[in-house]
Amino acid sequence: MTQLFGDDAFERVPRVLAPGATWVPDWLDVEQQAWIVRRFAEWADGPVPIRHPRVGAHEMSVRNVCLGRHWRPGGYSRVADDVNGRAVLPVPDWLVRLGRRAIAATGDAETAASYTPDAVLANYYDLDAHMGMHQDRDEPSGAPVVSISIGDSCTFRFGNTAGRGRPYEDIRLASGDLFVFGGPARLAFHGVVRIHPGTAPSGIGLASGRINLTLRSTGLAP
Ligand SMILES: O=C(O)CCC(=O)C(=O)O
Ligand SMILES: [Fe+2]
Repeated sequence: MTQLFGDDAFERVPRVLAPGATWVPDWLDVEQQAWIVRRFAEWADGPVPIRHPRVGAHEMSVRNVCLGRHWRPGGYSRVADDVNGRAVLPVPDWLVRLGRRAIAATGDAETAASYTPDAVLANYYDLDAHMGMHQDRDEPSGAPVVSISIGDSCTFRFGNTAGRGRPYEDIRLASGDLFVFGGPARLAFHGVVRIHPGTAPSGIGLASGRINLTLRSTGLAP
């Protein structure tokens, strides 16, 4: 519930949480969010359908579908040999442009100009899903990761580069928010603690749950 003088009114302004880690609330408008919801539904259909990635015998609670390169915990592959052996859809030009605009929004015009994500991980969290503290370290390049949130808000935990524990900060990532981790924050541990039901804005076409896109410029050979 939004209150006139609630904490949200003061917290939802662009902020650098740590050098290299920038949060830009309300970066995308409702129309742009609705566009992403519709595209996500297409991606989820395949050629490599959305699935719960597995870590050994453990199935992650989040559902994931990829663009550009297929990802599974531990690395990328050209084809989804853990699903159906097919290649994923390419990264569309509009997402490359969005990635550049995202980096530019953090004030780094030089990195923005050449930023070319070659992998996008598109995640769907139902109300019970979460993601444990981890580093995004399957990409040899040091290029920033661009994260876009759509739908129900979540408690996002942003930690440090040394380990899963404290110090960390919990922030509320809401629909349309941008988060970028690059530079000294590129290997910071982070995770999604919980999803907050019923918090998505109306008009985006997502009744329940949360979509998160992470754009990555992997530095892997084409
Ligand atoms: O859902 C999020 O906000 C973070 C997702 C994430 O950390 C990942 O896909 O590696
Ligand atoms: Fe991550």
